[in-house]
Amino acid sequence: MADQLRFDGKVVLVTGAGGGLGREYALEFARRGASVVVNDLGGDIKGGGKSSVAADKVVDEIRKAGGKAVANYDSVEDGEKVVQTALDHYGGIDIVVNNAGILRDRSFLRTSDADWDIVHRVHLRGAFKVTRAAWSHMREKKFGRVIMTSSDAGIFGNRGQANYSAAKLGLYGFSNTLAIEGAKNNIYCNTIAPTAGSRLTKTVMPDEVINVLKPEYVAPLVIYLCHESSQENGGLFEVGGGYVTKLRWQRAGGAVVRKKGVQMTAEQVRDCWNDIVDFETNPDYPVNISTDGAGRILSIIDQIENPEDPNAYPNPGGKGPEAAIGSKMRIENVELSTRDAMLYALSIGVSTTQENHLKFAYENSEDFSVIPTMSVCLAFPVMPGIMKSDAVSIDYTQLLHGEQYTECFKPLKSDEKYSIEGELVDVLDKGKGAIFITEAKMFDKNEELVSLNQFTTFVRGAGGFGGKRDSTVAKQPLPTPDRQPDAVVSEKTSLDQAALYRLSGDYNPLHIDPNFSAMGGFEKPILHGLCSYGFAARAVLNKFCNDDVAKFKAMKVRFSKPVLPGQTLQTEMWLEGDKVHFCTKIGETGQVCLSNGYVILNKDDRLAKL
Ligand SMILES: CCCCCCC[C@@H](O)CC(=O)SCCNC(=O)CCNC(=O)[C@H](O)C(C)(C)COP(=O)(O)OP(=O)(O)OC[C@H]1O[C@@H](n2cnc3c(N)ncnc32)[C@H](O)[C@@H]1OP(=O)(O)O
Repeated sequence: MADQLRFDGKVVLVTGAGGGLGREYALEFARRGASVVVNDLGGDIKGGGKSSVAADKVVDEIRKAGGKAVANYDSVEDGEKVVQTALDHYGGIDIVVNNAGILRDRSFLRTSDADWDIVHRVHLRGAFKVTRAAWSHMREKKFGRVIMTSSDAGIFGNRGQANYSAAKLGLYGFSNTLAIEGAKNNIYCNTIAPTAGSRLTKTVMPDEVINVLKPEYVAPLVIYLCHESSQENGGLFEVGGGYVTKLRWQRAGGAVVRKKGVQMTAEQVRDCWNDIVDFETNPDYPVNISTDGAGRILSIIDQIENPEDPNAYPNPGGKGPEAAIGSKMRIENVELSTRDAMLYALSIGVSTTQENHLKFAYENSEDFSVIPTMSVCLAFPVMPGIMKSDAVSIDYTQLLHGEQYTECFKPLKSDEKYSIEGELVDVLDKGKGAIFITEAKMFDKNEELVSLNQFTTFVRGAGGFGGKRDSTVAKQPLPTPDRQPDAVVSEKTSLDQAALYRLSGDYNPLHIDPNFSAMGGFEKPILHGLCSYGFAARAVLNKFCNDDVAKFKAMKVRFSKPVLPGQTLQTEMWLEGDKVHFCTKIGETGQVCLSNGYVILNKDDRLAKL
């Protein structure tokens, strides 16, 4: 068959494959060219006993038909050993079908701790152990397909199966998160709730029903979901007897019970009950924790607090993230200590190995100066403040610094207090991402403007809300000249550069916590955009301002590629009129990490003399 879904070269692990559904999956994958690990502990359906017979029989069957298979007899609770069999025999693992399971059906009152625990251990913990052992191998290959086996008993509940229902719906929750975490690496995870005749269902279904619920009516769905051509991810499917259907959540229109300034009571909940359970008037189909979960609640809170807003709930669907444009916050008494100024200087590469270091790193230096881009650190806290408020909901693992603009109106002075006024000035929809532009003005104690910063934040995956693509308020980066640079500065960052820079105020775990950066799709924590920004600012200051901070008027750049701590930043600069155009490359890879940058030099004598 020309268009057959083939699995040649793929390694498939099916747990509980000694009979029933698992056996059928194993046979079908092998028929389609896969190398199959047939895992079965050979126990009874209650989790007792152990034998190699069941798995061996299936392996024989596959091999006799010309297929490739190997047996594994470990419990799924020993997930590493199960996966090791795939690695030892076939050198990798591409697909995991979590199918193994047992039953300990009892009425709830008679369910013992042991009944509860063993069912959870085999279904939920077993799937966790096996999938975790396979995960890093799939990530490396940037391919993986995982199936979780849930059950109608979990989705709807079933008498006598409290332990089993809880574990089975747990697998769906587990799959939902794996679907999110795996997507970047082309690892897709789906959940099936099969109805089929098997050792487990034989105990609860009559023979005539079992006979028409053949495993071969379930396997085709599993085969399709596991094929590289399938883009389905995070789905939940009922399948049985030849019928396949996808399930989703539906949420009732609900009711805003609370009113601004009034205590919320149980009686109000009672009085709103018909709306709370009304699926007819204004239902929706939530899929995403940020936009449909916490984000929606935040938008409703906004409506409660601002009842005059024309986009009032219950029509939050009409309200995109643009609704937050204009959100403001002000922070008073932000101190710029001399110590912080020196720490900032060190964190953007000032070093005692440089001639000019005393000016920025020694408080007793007669021309002690604060590097002008340090205003980004003082202004930074308004950004999360504003982006958290109102209708904006953000998946922080997907957030990257996109661009930065800094304009200086007066040189920064240490041991001074400033106030910062932030405003969300624009939100853009770039399809694959959303962009939030925050402006932060910094004032001194006389309320005179000292600096203006424009932070552009790119949130991957948050686009597609139907917003505008371009901004009229954003400062635009400018192309660099097409000629040899007038100056080049190359500096190697330290392996601890991000660990150091974060002490200047951006504590985003993306830059230090490997678990967090992995969730963002990075192999290691990446360097702060604003740290590279500081390196580039220093390069221009040094080459074109003679390290005189008063000559530095404004700077703009786009962060176009992530930088890893330890990499070299090579800044190429071109002087054109009052502008120094620049771009920064990663020395080790040649990739441009800061693109279309420029610094405007100050020709204003008034500022230079301040
Ligand atoms: C609430 C707390 C707030 C805290 C904020 C800051 C916290 C910090 O701790 C975070 C950081 O420092 S992260 C480190 C620094 N930043 C980076 O490393 C990002 C590097 N850039 C990228 O990876 C890609 O540009 C990427 C991934 C951003 C985009 O690349 P692609 O997805 O390939 O996009 P592409 O197809 O090239 O373009 C799509 C549209 O988006 C515009 N665009 C691209 N890069 C942009 C960027 N960096 N900034 C702004 N816009 C950008 C493109 O122009 C395009 O738009 P259009 O089609 O309309 O022209």
